[in-house]
Amino acid sequence: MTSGGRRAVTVLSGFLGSGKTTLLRRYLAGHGAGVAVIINEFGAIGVDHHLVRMVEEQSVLLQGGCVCCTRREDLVRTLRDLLDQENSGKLPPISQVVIETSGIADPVPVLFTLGTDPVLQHQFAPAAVVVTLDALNAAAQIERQPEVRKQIIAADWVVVTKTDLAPFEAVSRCRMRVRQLNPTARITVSRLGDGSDALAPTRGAVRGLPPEAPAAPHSEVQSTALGFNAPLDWPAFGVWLGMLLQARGPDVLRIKGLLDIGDAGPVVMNVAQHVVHPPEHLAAWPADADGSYLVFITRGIDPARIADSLETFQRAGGRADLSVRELA
Ligand SMILES: Nc1nc2c(ncn2[C@@H]2O[C@H](COP(=O)(O)OP(=O)(O)OP(=O)(O)O)[C@@H](O)[C@H]2O)c(=O)[nH]1
Repeated sequence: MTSGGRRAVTVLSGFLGSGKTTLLRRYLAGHGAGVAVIINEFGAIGVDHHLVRMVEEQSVLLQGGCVCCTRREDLVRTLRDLLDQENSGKLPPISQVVIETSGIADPVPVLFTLGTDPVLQHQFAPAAVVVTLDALNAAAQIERQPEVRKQIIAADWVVVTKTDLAPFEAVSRCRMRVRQLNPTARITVSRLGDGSDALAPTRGAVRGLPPEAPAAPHSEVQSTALGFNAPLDWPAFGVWLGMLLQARGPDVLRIKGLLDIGDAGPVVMNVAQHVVHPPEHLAAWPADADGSYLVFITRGIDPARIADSLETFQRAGGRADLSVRELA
């Protein structure tokens, strides 16, 4: 469960054969109770677990929407069915749902579905997108498979698998390439399913600033972390975010962070492409949080302009003393 009482949803993605099921099996062996698992039917290897649901991917592209505005009807049905069964006592209480996508699926429609369904958005909260990446094949897959690049960009946590088989240099190259595509993702190296704690619903996505260095100089994608000297004006922030997404939506790949808006606890922000998840208001600051911040992963947008325009909006919204700075 998240602090807001919703069931945490972890999306497990990764190319065909990259080790999703191996990681999931290892996780369930240690954390099985209360974890429901949804797996795409096609090609999935069974996981021995009483809360597993197999689904056939059924996507509906919403009118006028781009690919990430696709509603996964299969997930809506399956998640609502899980809730019904839990409520009627046919299933034990569910604390977490892990959705293992098919190897070529884009994780963003899963997040879109969770954030836009009127029932699901109150019952489930996205915790993290975890992506497995096969160290042996990563270079070629990243080069040739757009799905793999999309998965890495959407990831909060990349688990580099098969490191027992791949030479050390291949693992290093793999980490570097992930860093270029997604400077804020956490990276874990794994062999035979270890590192499965990446699936734990600890809100690893937004708890703190990423532990590793950001943006390599020639990265096509840029990341910037912004810090603030004072609480933000929440309505002004909403207007600014709406305008940013309206103007540059396709180039805003990810926004995540914890915002001080003057309440006792912060607001958790989570935007995947232009899918804005309902902000979660926490009752208190997490013990390991280090102040208010926002991380932006963007393509072709000057980070200084993001900071300037946000500061201008905040000042216009009544926060005359607010300053926005880029964190190192
Ligand atoms: N040596 C080694 N083998 C691994 C590792 N991770 C996964 N494998 C093997 O790789 C193969 C594919 O792993 P799966 O866990 O089924 O991969 P998947 O991503 O679930 O595959 P699909 O569902 O087909 O997309 C299996 O034979 C695993 O045993 C690893 O870290 N080391």
